[in-house]
Amino acid sequence: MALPFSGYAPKDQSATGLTHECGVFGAIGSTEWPNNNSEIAQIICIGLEALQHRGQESCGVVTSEGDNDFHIYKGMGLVKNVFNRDNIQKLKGSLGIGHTRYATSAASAPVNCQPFVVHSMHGALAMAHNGELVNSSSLRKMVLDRGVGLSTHSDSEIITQALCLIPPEGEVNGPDWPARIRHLMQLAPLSYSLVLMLKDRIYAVRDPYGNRPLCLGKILSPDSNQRDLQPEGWLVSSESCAFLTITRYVREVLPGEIIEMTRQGVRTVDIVARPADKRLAFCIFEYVYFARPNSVFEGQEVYTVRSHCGRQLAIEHPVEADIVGSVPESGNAAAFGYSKESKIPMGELLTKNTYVGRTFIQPTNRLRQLNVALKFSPISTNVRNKRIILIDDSIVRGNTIGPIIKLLRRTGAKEVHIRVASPPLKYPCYMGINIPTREELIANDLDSKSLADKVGADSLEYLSVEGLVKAVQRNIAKGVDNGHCTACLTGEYPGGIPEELDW
Ligand SMILES: O=P(O)(O)OC[C@H]1O[C@H](OP(=O)(O)OP(=O)(O)O)[C@H](O)[C@@H]1O
Ligand SMILES: NC(=O)CC[C@H](N)C(=O)O
Ligand code: SF4
Ligand SMILES: [Mg+2]
Repeated sequence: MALPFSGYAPKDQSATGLTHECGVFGAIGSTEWPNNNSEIAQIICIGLEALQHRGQESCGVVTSEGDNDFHIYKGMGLVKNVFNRDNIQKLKGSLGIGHTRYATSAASAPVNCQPFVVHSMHGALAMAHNGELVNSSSLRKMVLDRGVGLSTHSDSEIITQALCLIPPEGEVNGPDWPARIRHLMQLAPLSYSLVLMLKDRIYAVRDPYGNRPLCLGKILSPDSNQRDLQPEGWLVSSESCAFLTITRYVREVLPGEIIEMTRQGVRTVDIVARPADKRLAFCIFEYVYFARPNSVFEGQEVYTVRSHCGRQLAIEHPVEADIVGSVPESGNAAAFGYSKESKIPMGELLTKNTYVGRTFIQPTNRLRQLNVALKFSPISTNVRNKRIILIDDSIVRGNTIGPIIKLLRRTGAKEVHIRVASPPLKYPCYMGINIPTREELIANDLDSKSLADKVGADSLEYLSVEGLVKAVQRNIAKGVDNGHCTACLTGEYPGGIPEELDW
């Protein structure tokens, strides 16, 4: 099966984990208009920093003062490196949108930085996208067939161009943006969470499968403690962790929902249905690994779900030991749950050096180990002479766990039992996550027993798919429609088998 637009960058053999998706953020003020200061841009930059874990390759902000002369600033790198007082001050306006990117389609290069801005016959349009279009090749062809030129290989640019198309039912009194968005949603089933900005409004859109997250927030007056006061503005964000102090979580954008945000407030314009035979497919890996632990999806905090995964893991795979610990950071909550359920005390086994990011050293085995040793240091008080249960949220290529076990053994661990708070990853994702090829996924090569032998663990066990789904669904209110994508674990793709979807 050919992957669209893959292979731009050489494979990073020293990589660990799943590479993240993107973060989108939008803000609109409801007080003074036009507002020619840069407070909205500052709120967006703070929001993007809180979403930085979702993408670190590039970022950008586009603002509007209520007209079609958008202010745009984008660049490669982290939010704190791209934005400074000078360039933020130029981003004046009463509304704006922002993006932080991890590339899935098209290279990680300045030309593909988002938000994308196009000038349609009805004014400027800015767009930021989290996700990946499963049928981007046929959509690209459709757009090109209409005589439109594209300037990048990005699937997100196709979205902006498709929005410039007049919908099939035509337009009578100027542009009908909701109809254009509906048309796009019919053309592109998944996956996307979008923020679109016109001169005086923002649209927040989530695909009908609800594959990628998106939620609404509001801006409160900093001087007021009264929560029911009229908000000073509205926000939209990939995750609720981006709402801080003067901003507050309101609710999730529903699967298929189109929300219009104006100076007057927010309203649902439409909810586009998915095909009757298809289930909701919110990405289960948001719970396992991607999202910040304090984010809220489907009415539950991610931390709680992760700790239930740990509890379930203890039920499915108990083992006698002296101490339970985690591979920081995203294994922490599951270790807490495992410890609670097993009644084996929890302790810090490894401390993580926060300043070590991705390293670009040669990926030989020796250097990979050095890399892990630089990232994690064992705490010998908790490790020496102990029978250890070490919890990680996921094993992807298997680059992390082996060198960590060696470190623990060298520090005097008596036994090391690995427990993984998600099932074996076996299939690629085509919905906005860069999962390595099947060959690179260690679970396709080795079962848990062989992997334990290879990495030098006394035992190694994964959470079952049923156990993960149970942990995710246990606190979702009864009667609330929900459904989760588990395609990378089961090979069951929410929109159908890949070939049907033009993959
Ligand atoms: O099997 P591998 O390919 O080595 O990848 C698995 C590891 O990668 C991720 O951690 P990462 O260090 O990326 O981030 P974290 O700090 O959020 O846990 C994940 O939590 C695992 O620990
Ligand atoms: N990770 C993402 O959500 C990426 C969005 C889009 N597909 C891009 O590559 O820019
Ligand atoms: S395939 Fe896996 S990573 Fe991709 S959307 Fe589905 S659950 Fe998420
Ligand atoms: Mg980790």
